[in-house]
Amino acid sequence: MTAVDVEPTPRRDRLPRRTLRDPLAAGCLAVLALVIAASLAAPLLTDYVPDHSVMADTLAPASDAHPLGADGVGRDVLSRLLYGGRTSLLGGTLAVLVAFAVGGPLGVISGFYRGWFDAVAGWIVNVIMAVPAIIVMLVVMAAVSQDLNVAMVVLGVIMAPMVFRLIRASVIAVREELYVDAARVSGLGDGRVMRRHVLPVVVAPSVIQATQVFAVAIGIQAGLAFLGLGKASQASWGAMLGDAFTNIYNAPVLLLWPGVAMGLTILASSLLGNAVRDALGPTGPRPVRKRRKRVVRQSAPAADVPADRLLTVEGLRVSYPKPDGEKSVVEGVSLTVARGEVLGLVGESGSGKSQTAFSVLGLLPDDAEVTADRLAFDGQDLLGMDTAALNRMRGHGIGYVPQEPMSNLDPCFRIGFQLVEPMRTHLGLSRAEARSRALGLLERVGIPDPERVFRSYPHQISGGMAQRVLIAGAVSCDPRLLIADEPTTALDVTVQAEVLDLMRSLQQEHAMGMVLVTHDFGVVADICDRVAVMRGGRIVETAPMRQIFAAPGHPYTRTLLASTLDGGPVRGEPSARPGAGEPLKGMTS
Ligand SMILES: Nc1ncnc2c1ncn2[C@@H]1O[C@H](COP(=O)(O)OP(=O)(O)OP(=O)(O)O)[C@@H](O)[C@H]1O
Repeated sequence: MTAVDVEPTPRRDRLPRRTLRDPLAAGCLAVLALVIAASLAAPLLTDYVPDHSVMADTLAPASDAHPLGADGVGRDVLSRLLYGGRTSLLGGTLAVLVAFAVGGPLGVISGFYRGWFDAVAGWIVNVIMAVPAIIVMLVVMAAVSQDLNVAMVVLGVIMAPMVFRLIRASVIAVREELYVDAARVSGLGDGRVMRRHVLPVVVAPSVIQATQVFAVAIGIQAGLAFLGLGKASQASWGAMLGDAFTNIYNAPVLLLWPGVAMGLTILASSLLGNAVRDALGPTGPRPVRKRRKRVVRQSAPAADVPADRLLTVEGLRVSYPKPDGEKSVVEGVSLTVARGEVLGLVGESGSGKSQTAFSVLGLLPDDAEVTADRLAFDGQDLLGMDTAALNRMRGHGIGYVPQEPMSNLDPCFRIGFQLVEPMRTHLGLSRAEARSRALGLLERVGIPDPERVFRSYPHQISGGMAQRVLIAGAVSCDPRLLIADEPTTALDVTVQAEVLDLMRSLQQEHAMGMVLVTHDFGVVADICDRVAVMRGGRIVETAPMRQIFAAPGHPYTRTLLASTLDGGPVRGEPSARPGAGEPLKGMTS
């Protein structure tokens, strides 16, 4: 990789600071703060009790005694406005809390785990949404309690499905991101993946949704009170509007105060939600990469294997259920990797290379049906492993270098954080130790200014540099096997050669076994000891690298080789590799 300048790392403003920079948002917050402060300070601002009625003051105009006048039954308007604010704010808050307490956890669990829980939760949510909200609240107020706060709790439950759907969709979208897969590959458990990568993404839409629920709840509560529901002693803006409406011809000004208070509060809350959205930038749904549902796994227990054997795959089959039957994508693949050996998995696009590699990593979509006669890593049966054991093994036992460096780094976190966390989990290092090891690794993979890259966010580094970061991460926990899925495909040609050199030297330094997925025979010549050629989900030929080039046995291998050689010079120089002898027949390098 050529030296690439890294932009200076700007400080990332936190959301509140970014929001406050918007004058509209600051104005909305000021209005809401004023309404809240006035409601809380009601006993200090007025001597009247809001439901105290003096018949002599009926429809009294504004005066020193009644700064905003008195209503149709002689109650002080200012005191009712201030205490009514308490009712509205409390009602809105209750609805938000209940909606998020019910819909939030359900949405997170449904989106993250899917499966039966998602199906059941989705069904319940659909039932709740089918029920007419206003009828339910009228029934509750008539039959259960006249308290408006109880109605707001019920409203919270009724609005929970909206929260559920929003959060579930956000979780599903982020869960399908490659960097979440990368976090799992690095061995992080579900709890950590959720806390570090999923929940931060959910916070932003939740804040926006909360402001909307709050505004809607205040409006609905006022509607109920306007209809005359609620306790007579409970001052509310809706009840004030109802009273003003009956006296609209005698004292129309009575409509003004509750109308202004309600309008300002609802408007400020809604606009604040918009401002938060703007502060966050575009919040459209992220593309969903793949759907996960069900994994069926079977494997015979690991039997005796040669001492230097690292990976054994025998009779691996992967298929996906389809409406018109089953789609088989890997059909009886068998391969082995010895300690320190590099196996190239070569084949045209769609031949099943990645599916084979992902089977070893336990990263196939959940609807994949995986069976194998044997799938063992260093004596351990991979298919029999539970998720926790799989998490421990990934990262520590097996490292993974993906195809697309950028999408495998979480854009929300600095590079350093993403490197340090797996080392702390797997190697039990302190923060300082993990940091110094990460800086050493960044230097080792050829990054010119490790300190700066450590502090950078993924968008501040180049693709080649991101791939080096991922390689550093993949070897950071001393894996015995590295699985690299087309690690150079997304990089430009000059960077490709450097990244391959780096991988080869790291592989030799750490004496790692490696499965290198590629469609490029140039890459094979560069780095592999043996090659397995795949076509249509099967391995058609496995042979030492030199033999594949010198005397390809299968017609498909010959066709692939011919297309590589026709397409341009092969980058590698097999004769320079240890053990290489005479020049290869037909090779142009
Ligand atoms: N979730 C899925 N559901 C159904 N079929 C799938 C799924 N994922 C992959 N496949 C199919 O499996 C086959 C093998 O895909 P795989 O990604 O392993 O190919 P590959 O050899 O790695 O190719 P490439 O180099 O293009 O990634 C392809 O036909 C692909 O369409």
